[in-house]
Amino acid sequence: MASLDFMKSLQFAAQKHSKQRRKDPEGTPYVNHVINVCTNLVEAGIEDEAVLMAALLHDVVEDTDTTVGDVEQLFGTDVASLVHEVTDDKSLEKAERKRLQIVNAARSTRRANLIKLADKLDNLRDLQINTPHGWTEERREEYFVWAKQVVDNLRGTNEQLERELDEIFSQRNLL
Ligand SMILES: Nc1nc2c(ncn2[C@@H]2O[C@H](COP(=O)(O)OP(=O)(O)O)[C@@H](OP(=O)(O)OP(=O)(O)O)[C@H]2O)c(=O)[nH]1
Ligand SMILES: [Mn+2]
Repeated sequence: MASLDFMKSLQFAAQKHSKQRRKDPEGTPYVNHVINVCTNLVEAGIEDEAVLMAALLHDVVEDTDTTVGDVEQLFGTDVASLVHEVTDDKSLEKAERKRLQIVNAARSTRRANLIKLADKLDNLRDLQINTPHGWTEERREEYFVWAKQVVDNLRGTNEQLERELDEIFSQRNLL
């Protein structure tokens, strides 16, 4: 059964992302993405509740007014440090952020890496179907190539997630 802590993290993510939409043509509510990331982890057999809660909260610091301190107060240090690990520093240039994701993939904790794999899996599944609003075909192609570099540094984390990602990469002739 879902715990109250788990439901509170879903409720918090839904509130914080309530005015945000994905960049797909339908403008899917942003919260659908974080639910998909969490579902990817459950499907891969992950039962670690802090990891599942951090998956639901993985974009609240990066993309809303929430701080890591807020997450810590509400959900504790374990969840907050996982969210911190999967949060890009938005004060950096985009190219630097992209480079750091590749570098940091190799040195973050296994639990944070699970969330990173599940996040990439959802974004790539989406990119297989849609070109996000405002993206060129080239930018879409580049995302697959960059995501493969990130995922290559996350290998050995979870067989099922990596297998599903590899199916996508092989369809794109990147394997
Ligand atoms: N595929 C896809 N992505 C969308 C969509 N709407 C929003 N995004 C978000 O866009 C980000 C990927 O686009 P980028 O060009 O790398 O980043 P940007 O948003 O900062 O410009 C992802 O952020 P992220 O979750 O932080 O992931 P990542 O950048 O760490 O991979 C993804 O969640 C959509 O409809 N499809
Ligand atoms: Mn995400």
